[in-house]
Amino acid sequence: MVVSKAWTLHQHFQGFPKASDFHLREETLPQPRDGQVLLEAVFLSVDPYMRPYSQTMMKEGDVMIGSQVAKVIQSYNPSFPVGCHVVSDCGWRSHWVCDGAELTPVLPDWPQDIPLSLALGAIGMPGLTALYGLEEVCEIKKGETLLVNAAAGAVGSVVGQIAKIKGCRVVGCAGTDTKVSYLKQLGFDQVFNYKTVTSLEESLREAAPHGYDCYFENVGGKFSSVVMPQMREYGRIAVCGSISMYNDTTPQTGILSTPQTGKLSTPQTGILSTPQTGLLSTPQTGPYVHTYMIFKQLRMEGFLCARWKHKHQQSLRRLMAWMTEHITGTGPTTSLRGPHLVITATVSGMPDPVKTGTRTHT
Ligand SMILES: NC(=O)C1=CN([C@@H]2O[C@H](COP(=O)(O)OP(=O)(O)OC[C@H]3O[C@@H](n4cnc5c(N)ncnc54)[C@H](OP(=O)(O)O)[C@@H]3O)[C@@H](O)[C@H]2O)C=CC1
Ligand SMILES: CCCCC/C=C\CC(=O)/C=C/C=C/C=C/[C@@H](O)CCCC(=O)O
Repeated sequence: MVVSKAWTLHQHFQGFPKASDFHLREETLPQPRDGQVLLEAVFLSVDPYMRPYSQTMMKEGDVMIGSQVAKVIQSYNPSFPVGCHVVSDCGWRSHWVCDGAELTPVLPDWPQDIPLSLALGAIGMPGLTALYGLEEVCEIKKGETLLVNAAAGAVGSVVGQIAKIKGCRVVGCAGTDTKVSYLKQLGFDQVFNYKTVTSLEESLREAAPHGYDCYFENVGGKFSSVVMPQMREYGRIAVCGSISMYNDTTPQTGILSTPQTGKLSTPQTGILSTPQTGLLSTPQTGPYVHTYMIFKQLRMEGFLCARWKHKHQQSLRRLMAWMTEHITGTGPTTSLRGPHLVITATVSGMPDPVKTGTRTHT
């Protein structure tokens, strides 16, 4: 009999998650039956989607959602022999009993010198998200200029590197100088700290005076409003995430009516006016993107990585090939590197990265 440790959502998050929102409990697992396996967590991931998804998919007391790399330590399923590694969506738990239907084996022949934790990062869901956003949504082409925000994150760092591999010019924004240096090491062409620049608008313009063909959107909110005027004609925007909004307790956009007034609430500054055209020159409630979408003939598309599930295996192999080329030095100078990780020692430490805002695998 195995006793598993599991982190539950003690109470729904209000604003930024805090330690008291989580509760660590023990659960006694059943003996695995025919067709089942017993898993032991090796790496757990903390991802931004947990914040909004917990609100809609979870009730208080549920085990925190999430993926993990796990090792099979007992097996009654020949497809998953003892000692093999799998990716499981069983949440923040140390052990779990399940059947193979819910498991994805890590790529066969995973090289020894590539950390298995990357199956939750550059060679996992975040890497796939980067690849699909660039290829399927942006349809990015050689020679184009790409902007990506949250650029040092699990998704953003892979976005920039794949775009470099494809021969694009890459501009990235990040929130610390250390991240800025890291992104320069990865081969990004222009990087700046969006928290310390005097003007985001000017920094974006200096980084790409002719504008952006593609915008990989991870942040949302005001950032996005500032980028729109700098998109080039026929530009494409892949709306991957809006992390700046996930902890909001009141909406950032002013498009919600209040029951009291029935009118639009919290007016915003008019961000669509231009001195040249006078178009929409009065302050707006917004942001409104329509004018830019129409006159620049932009395409903006939200997406979820799972849409291309049928391509996951071949896409993971492509990501691994880029990664291996980097390790062996046989690939292009900008072949893929994994993002840096913060390591914690035990399952008991899981909420720490949520509190500190760092991404952690354990
Ligand atoms: N559509 C899909 O299928 C998927 C979407 N996503 C989305 O992709 C985005 C990136 O995810 P991922 O790379 O895993 O995240 P990470 O946890 O690796 O990185 C997140 C980074 O976002 C930045 N950030 C956090 N809060 C804010 C804020 N208020 N304003 C601006 N930047 C902020 C921080 O970097 P900094 O210090 O630079 O500000 C932070 O380190 C998220 O929006 C996520 O929801 C992820 C996976 C799948
Ligand atoms: C203002 C609210 C916006 C809500 C958008 C929320 C999140 C976007 C996002 O980050 C989505 C991520 C989805 C990740 C899903 C992961 C798991 O289901 C595993 C998927 C497995 C796979 O497809 O490979």
